[in-house]
Amino acid sequence: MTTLTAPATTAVAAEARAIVKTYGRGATEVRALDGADLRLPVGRFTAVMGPSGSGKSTLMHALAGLDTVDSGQILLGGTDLTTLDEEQRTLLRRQRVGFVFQSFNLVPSLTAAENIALPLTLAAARPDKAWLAELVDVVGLTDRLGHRPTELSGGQQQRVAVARALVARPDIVFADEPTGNLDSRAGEAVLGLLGYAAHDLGQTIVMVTHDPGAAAHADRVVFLADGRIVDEVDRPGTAAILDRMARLGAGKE
Ligand SMILES: Nc1ncnc2c1ncn2[C@@H]1O[C@H](COP(=O)(O)OP(=O)(O)OP(=O)(O)O)[C@@H](O)[C@H]1O
Repeated sequence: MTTLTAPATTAVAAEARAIVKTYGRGATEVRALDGADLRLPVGRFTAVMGPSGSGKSTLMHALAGLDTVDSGQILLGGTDLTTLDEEQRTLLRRQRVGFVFQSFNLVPSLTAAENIALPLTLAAARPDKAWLAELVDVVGLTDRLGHRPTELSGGQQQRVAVARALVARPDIVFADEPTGNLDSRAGEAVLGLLGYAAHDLGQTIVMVTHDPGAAAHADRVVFLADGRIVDEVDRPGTAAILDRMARLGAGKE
């Protein structure tokens, strides 16, 4: 059997242990996660792929503390999320998790600069000005800081969202189809930033994607099928990803 876990010496940012999540009851019950195990090492960029309905969103929501599970453990920076109530999970999420969504999810009335700083504003934390300036520079938005989201292209909006996700230096950043609404050039820029965040800033990144080309930017791709991690590959090319997806039956979709 292949080992699906990182070496024991690697620091782990988040971990799912045998998590089970069902929706509905009786005849309509769906087992979205069926004993999923996943370790996310610190400073790595992991992509999660799998056929539609395999449990990718459910797994990400569980790891991020957005949703509860029926059984198993979810560790985020050493804290077991399954022991926390909703309020405690919300607090932990605010302190330790960053999100990037397919639809950008910026606040329309705020400028790019205000959107980037929002996690700090919400936490009443004082911004580290040097860090803010570095982030703005990295995402290439120095001359767009006063613009509102409607005055920015999709690619620029998503770069604001990436900066916002990183600003509070969370334990982990979850990106849900971050390139799904972008053309390939803007998508490449966002993927480059996520890679930079992992490799140069030491940030842990998890990205759900349907796009093998996007997944090929990751250090590791894990494959879900029927609510479990069934395969993984390090630094794969697009062809290797397509091959593994085809083996999972995703090619039939
Ligand atoms: N709120 C819900 N109520 C009932 N069933 C749900 C709910 N959310 C998800 N499911 C079911 O759980 C399973 C896993 O769904 P999930 O959204 O995690 O899959 P996914 O791999 O992210 O799919 P996709 O790639 O299509 O977004 C699916 O069978 C789905 O229909």
